[in-house]
Amino acid sequence: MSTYPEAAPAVAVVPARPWSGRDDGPGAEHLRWHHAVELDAELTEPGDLAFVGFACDEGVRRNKGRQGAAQGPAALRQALASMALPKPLRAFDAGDVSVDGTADDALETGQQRLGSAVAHLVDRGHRVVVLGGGHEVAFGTYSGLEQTRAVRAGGRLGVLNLDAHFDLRDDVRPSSGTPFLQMAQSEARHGRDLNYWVLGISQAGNTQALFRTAQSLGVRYLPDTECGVLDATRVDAFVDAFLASCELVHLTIDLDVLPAAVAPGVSAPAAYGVPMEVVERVCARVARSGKLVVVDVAELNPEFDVDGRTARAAARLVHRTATTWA
Ligand SMILES: N=CN[C@@H](CCC(=O)O)C(=O)O
Ligand SMILES: [Mn+2]
Ligand SMILES: [Mn+2]
Repeated sequence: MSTYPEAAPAVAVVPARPWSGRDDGPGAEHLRWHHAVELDAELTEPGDLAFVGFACDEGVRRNKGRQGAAQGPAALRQALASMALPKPLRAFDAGDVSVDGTADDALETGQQRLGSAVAHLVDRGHRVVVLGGGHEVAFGTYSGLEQTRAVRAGGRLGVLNLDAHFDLRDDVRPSSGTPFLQMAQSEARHGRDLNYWVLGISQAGNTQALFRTAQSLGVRYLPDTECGVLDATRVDAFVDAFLASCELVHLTIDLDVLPAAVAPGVSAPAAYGVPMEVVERVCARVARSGKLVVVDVAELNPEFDVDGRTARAAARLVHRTATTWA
């Protein structure tokens, strides 16, 4: 028997805990999310939603941001649990991939582990919702999508990022600032271009070097100044052009796309931001398209939240996407 204590694993899969929340009684008329979530996959079927969390701070730490996003999945579940459902649905909670950032390659291992979970859930027929974690979650999600039957069969993938930032940093180590460059590099290895669109780009939040990288990769984007409530026609046209460009959609929501008043609990709060009604409208339009395969929500940091505001905004976007998902 070893006399040494076992090293804590760098990446652990933490089983989901039962969801709980306000209960007004039995029946469809009183339904809330916590009634709809199962912890046993066998009680759910293809077509049902599936949640998987990515409890990870390491990407934000490497990107010199404010840490705390590892608590995001728990805060998002809690905010969603008591939201009322307009009609019955069922969801499976697969638990969290939890990353211990003190190990050297924990982030990379965690992204791979998340990818395996996403691929398994998508191939089982679930509509998958990934709860981040810093925006490095998006590369984990994408790594899973790459392995799915639909993508391997040649389905054209499109990535729509709702974000103030391009996250195309050319850093030595992967972080929350690099996921879309990593995707582009992965696509290039397969002889393909990444089909990457961003809505909500802040000029002040991205250097000219990042704009140049975006241009060289053919990234399509709408600046935050063109995503106001009076810009619905322009925003809809952008989203429709994106949807026409692909068959399978990875929607990724960085909560710092929202104004700081709505989403203070992120690493880099937005002074300007895209209004909640515009972001929600985009989520619903994408969800209705019939092309959405997976959505991830990134950067929720409960440590910097104000009265659960950011968690509620994130939950509302998940709620709207999930209840509109065709
Ligand atoms: N995921 C975050 N990405 C941003 C953060 C910017 C900031 O911290 O100000 C980025 O790297 O550009
Ligand atoms: Mn961002
Ligand atoms: Mn981001």
